[in-house]
Amino acid sequence: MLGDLVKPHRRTLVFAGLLTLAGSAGGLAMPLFVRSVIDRFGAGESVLGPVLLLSVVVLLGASISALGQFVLERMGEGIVLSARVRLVDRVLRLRVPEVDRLKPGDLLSRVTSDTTLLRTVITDGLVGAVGSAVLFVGAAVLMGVMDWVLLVVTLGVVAGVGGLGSLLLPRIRAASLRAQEALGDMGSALDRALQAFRTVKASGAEAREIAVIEAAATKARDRGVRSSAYQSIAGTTAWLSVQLAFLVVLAVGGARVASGAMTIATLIAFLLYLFFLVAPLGQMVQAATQLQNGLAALTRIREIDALPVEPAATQGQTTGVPVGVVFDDVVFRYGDDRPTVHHGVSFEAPAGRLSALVGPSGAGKSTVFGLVERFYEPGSGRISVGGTDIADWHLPDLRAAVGYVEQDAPVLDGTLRENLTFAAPDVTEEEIRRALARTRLDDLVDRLPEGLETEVGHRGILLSGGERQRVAIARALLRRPRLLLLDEATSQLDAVNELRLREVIAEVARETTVLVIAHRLSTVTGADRIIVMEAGRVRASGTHDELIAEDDLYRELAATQFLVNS
Ligand SMILES: Nc1ncnc2c1ncn2[C@@H]1O[C@H](COP(=O)(O)OP(=O)(O)OP(=O)(O)O)[C@@H](O)[C@H]1O
Repeated sequence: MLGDLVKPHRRTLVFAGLLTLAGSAGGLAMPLFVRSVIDRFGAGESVLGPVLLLSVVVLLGASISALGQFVLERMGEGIVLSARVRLVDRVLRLRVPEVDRLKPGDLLSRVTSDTTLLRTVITDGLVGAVGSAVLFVGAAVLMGVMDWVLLVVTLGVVAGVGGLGSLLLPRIRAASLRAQEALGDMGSALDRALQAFRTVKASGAEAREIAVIEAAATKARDRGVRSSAYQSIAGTTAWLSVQLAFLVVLAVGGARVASGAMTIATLIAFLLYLFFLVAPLGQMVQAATQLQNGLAALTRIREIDALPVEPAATQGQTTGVPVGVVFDDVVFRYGDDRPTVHHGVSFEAPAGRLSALVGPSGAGKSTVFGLVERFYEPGSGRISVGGTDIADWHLPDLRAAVGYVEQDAPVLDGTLRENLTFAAPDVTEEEIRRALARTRLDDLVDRLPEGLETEVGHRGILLSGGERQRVAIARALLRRPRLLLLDEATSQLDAVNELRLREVIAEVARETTVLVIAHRLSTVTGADRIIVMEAGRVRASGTHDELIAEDDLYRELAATQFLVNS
């Protein structure tokens, strides 16, 4: 995948490599000039010319190197941008079960922290690797031209020590991967505490949550330290190999000078080149270790890349007549290691009517909605919407036809207008006005200082529970759904809000099919059909009066909610 990311930029890479090569030429020429200066000294000639020339060459070389560096860094930023864009695109198209499993905090850390690590790797690692490889090869070639025997000796020593150091690379990668995983855990822990911020405070659990996050952070530190330890050992081997090579070259070269196989000026120039190798070699080791970190980050990014995603969704309003839903012997569980939630659920919510799902908590009512929206796939049985199996619907069309009002947090951070037009950005002012009137929100908008442009706060916190719910209904309605799924909030609404909700549901049911999960029977006693669920099965269905007469559980629910005398 690193290859995939770099591939579109290979021309830039070659261009930057050439610039670096040209830039390094100045530096590389220095020992040769030194040799000629020493030779001139020996011959008693003036050295002013070579020194001036050298100054110009070095200055020019430095400018070209800087340009090459910039080109590479810019390419690195470009690569990181495409990695981020691609990752975000994947994350938002993931299927619901994957996101249930992965935890938002960990996903967040992959998009932010792992791509940032990738950036360091590409800008430092790749940039360093290209520059230093050019310098290294250049120096080696010139050394070979001067004295190939000494070059072989040098490379032998460097390769021997470097080879030992490279044994550490897999350990660096493993340690880095674990450090990034710990960061992901820290993200998840922080996310958990922030999601339930009020509960954390009300429970006086701040210290405990801080301790959990701190533990994850400490783990990340420990693993980071371990990776650093390996990295510093690997870094030292580069330095050590050059020192050793220096001693060996001094001994072998000294012998060759003594035997007349080379001049002393050449030996000095050669030794200078040797020190030229220190910087690129160190940088190459640094790049190799960085690359291990980058590969760890890539592993985590690639995990997301490998997950299945959904087809691109469509936005905007739908057209078409109201459609009904039929569940036929649906069996479902949330995962292979989870208990069965639906044990053969069958019911029908007829088109154009108001139907309600009622039953004790945990009966599997909200799961029905998750299945209709195809957030999850049933194990067996058939679900059809508008007479067509939902598996045969094009998923974006299905989602466009079905309006869904979630139970929790159905409002997003942003203005009221953004929330209303979230699913259908092109609606007209007139349509917004009508939707507000139908959801009894027109008073609210009139009261708000900035009307539709008022910010509703994180999760719509500046609105009351009833208002949030009606905003969510208005949003769903603006898309003109052919079927509206409404998961009524469990929180107790006050009498005024409850009455409004009842009016709104009755009004919406006049224009489309409505299936509502009701926690308060009072909101649905007038429904055309009430479906009573218990422990993953449908035990009865009918009108309020029929169920009062026939179903014990319904009668009990009604009795506890003071709707009839038991
Ligand atoms: N995303 C999920 N992953 C795993 N299990 C889940 C998930 N959502 C719900 N469940 C489990 O499925 C069962 C049925 O949940 P569901 O939300 O459908 O019930 P419900 O009838 O809507 O309850 P309530 O009235 O309390 O909202 C519960 O035992 C719940 O723990």
